Amino acid sequence: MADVSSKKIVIAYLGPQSSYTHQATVDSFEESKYILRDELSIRDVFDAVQSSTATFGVVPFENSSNGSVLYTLDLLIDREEALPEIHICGEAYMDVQHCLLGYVSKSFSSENRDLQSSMSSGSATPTSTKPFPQEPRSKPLTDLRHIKRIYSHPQAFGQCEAFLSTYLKGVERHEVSSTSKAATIVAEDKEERGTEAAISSRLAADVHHLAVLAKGVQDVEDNTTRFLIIQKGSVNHKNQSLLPGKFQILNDLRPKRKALIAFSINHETQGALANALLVFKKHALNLTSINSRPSRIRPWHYIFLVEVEGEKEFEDPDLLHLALKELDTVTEGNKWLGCWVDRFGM
Ligand SMILES: O=C(O)C(=O)Cc1ccccc1
Repeated sequence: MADVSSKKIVIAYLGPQSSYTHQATVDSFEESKYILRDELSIRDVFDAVQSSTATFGVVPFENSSNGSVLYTLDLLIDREEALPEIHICGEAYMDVQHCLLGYVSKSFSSENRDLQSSMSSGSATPTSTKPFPQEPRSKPLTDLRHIKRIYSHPQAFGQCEAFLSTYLKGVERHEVSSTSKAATIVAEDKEERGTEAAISSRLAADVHHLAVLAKGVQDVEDNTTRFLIIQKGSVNHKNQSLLPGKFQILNDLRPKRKALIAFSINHETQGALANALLVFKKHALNLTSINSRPSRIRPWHYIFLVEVEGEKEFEDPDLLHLALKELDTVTEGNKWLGCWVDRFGM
């Protein structure tokens, strides 16, 4: 449990307010006990934690239908060594139902509500690369022909492909730092008023006084995003006691733990990647995902990020230490990025 002094504890999150990350932060940290502070970018959240202007940070990490958030992976890898003390100390899952937000077309009246059916056949156009495109799950609630530009976070665009390619095919897309930033831009851009739209949350529609032009526009019904909580220093750091009880790894009775480790290998050594992965097997650390990012030192050379699950292995620092020592012998370099309580399904 966070104590009374935790009133001063600052949690930095990817904002502005009403982003999905904000909602995950509110679900994780009671607003009466913590100061929740919005940041403009994922980088700003990491910087705030590294510079100790915030004790914890919350960032999007992975989506069940669209995969990893590359910005977050790159910041965790920290090629420039500007964020050396950042460690993951928790995770939170959130169901994400996207909406298309904007303004109802002035020409859309009760007489022409049937327009929607003529706007589109309601099915995505087959192409040679995608002969059987996915059908959109929902229909627009209003005419969308006035929309000339759509704003959102790249992750959200990736999660709404079927709807966008069916009902807003060819409309200019602008990637911005978050879904709530997208809603802010649409709400503020008076010049373009009416012709811009954002993929954002239902909450953002209320906060920014925008109309919901379509609901549930993501490709799959079960669309979950995983967020990471980051701190400065590793798991034994005093900060742990400042986390809400459900994230405290040392107190939590649930057996399952997760960890993330980054490593690089010598690409010229045959079997180098397989040898690195074998270390996890040998130490009973179940590999659950592997991501790779370009090293940016040599083209076609990569840094790998593996996520592992375990139980008793995480309670015995000697066992972990042994595994990491062995990893040293088969990798060019590796970095322990933290371990945390598995909160899937909680
Ligand atoms: O938090 C947000 O609003 C973001 O823009 C990141 C994001 C994007 C899509 C799904 C979940 C989080």
